[in-house]
Amino acid sequence: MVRHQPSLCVLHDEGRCGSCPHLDTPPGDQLEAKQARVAALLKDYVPAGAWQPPCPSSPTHFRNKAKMVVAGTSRHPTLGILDAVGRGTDLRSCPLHVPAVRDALPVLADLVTGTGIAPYDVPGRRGELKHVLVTASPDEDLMVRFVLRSSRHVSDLRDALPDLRRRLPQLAVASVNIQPVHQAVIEGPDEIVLTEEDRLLMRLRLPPPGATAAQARPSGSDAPGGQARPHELLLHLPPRSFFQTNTAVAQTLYATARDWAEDIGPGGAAGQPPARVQDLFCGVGGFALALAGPGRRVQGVEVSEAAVSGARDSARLMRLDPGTVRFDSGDARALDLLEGPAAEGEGSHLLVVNPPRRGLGPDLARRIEACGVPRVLYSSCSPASLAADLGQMPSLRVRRARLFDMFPHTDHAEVLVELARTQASPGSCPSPAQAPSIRAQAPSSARAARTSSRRASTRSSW
Ligand SMILES: C[S@@+](CC[C@H](N)C(=O)[O-])C[C@H]1O[C@@H](n2cnc3c(N)ncnc32)[C@H](O)[C@@H]1O
Repeated sequence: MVRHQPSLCVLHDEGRCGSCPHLDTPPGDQLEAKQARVAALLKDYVPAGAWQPPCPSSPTHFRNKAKMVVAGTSRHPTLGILDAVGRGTDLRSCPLHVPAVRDALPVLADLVTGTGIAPYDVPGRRGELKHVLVTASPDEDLMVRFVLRSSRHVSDLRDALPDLRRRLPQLAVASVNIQPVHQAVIEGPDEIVLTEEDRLLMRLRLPPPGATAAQARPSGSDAPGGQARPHELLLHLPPRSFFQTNTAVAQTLYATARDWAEDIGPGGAAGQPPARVQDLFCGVGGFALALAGPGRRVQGVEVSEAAVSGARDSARLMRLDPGTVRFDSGDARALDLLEGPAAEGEGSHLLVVNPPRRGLGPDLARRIEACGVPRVLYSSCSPASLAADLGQMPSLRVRRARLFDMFPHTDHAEVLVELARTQASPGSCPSPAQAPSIRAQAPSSARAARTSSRRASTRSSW
């Protein structure tokens, strides 16, 4: 193989880690190839002229999160991945982690040795410590989570906390997750927080409005348009909540969504801003909070109650009006999006969706097609799912699209598209008086039992 750049990772060179299949390709070539692949996959839905310049990532030190399998012995632990026969490969030197994560990993390996907690041996089904999960905020504060097979060693970790804090002064949140089951799922439902803080503050600095359109680099303090103050998003991240892994690219993603929502182009001209935003699969509220604005009604819907509670705290911290910004826990797939024509003077309605990898699925996509919403921002981490979903929404056409290189050195891509309705939807929508903005589905559905407890919190005439 012809190498185009100095080696970034010895584990890759030695074939011991296959996480970065394109590491040997120069970043610019990788991005060009990814853009071409994604454009080809979406060619039936995204006109060539709709693509905006892709948002690149730094090639190294961009991952804010390490999900390390703990293996080996407590005296000589490995933090990383397992090989084909279940032995640990240590990834402490992985060049993708942000410095705060990279620097914490050796300290956490020492803690394993100091406490003597036996790493879980997958082939032998013995031992206790399964994973160490580390997240770093942009301010370099840390959340560290230990995934244990049982609660047997919780007190040992609690006792080790003062020393850990001494060695990692940036430690904000430490917790234990109990995963008793022998399966590939990383975490279980029970979380025991060991620190007073139970959420990590992710302070995102978005480039000012209009700056994303011309931006060729992910956002940061060097964002163009220096006269405007960067727009800060204060996101509270509890354990067991999703967060985009590449903070710098996520900042540009949220800022681009904000600018497209406002219809801000490179010249800064504003079009019709939405009076109302609904963010489905909202997580801790990145899109919803980036799109909040004076007088605009914003609603986030998310299945994880922990994430919803983080989003609500964020809205408070950002001093957003609880009368106009709200977060509800519920199953977005089990909701009817029965949105009638905008009420007199209400202005337009914007739907934001950012589903997990499997996408919206035909059922939710068809309901979005039928509900009459005039504009949708769809952020997808799976262009193949996005293509399938777009096929179910023929009345909604792609106006703008952009690739965000959230996962460099891999084939994975984040894509944001703006969809605008080009014709009346085939289904008729009840008027707002007949239907709440998000209404529970008819109870005859098979999901009724599964979702009934969640409905109370999402049923709303708000
Ligand atoms: C790709 S993440 C996006 C999170 C958020 N938009 C962000 O930018 O961080 C998908 C989110 O969907 C949530 N989720 C998964 N299934 C869901 C469902 N059926 N209803 C509502 N939320 C769901 C997950 O918990 C996760 O937070």
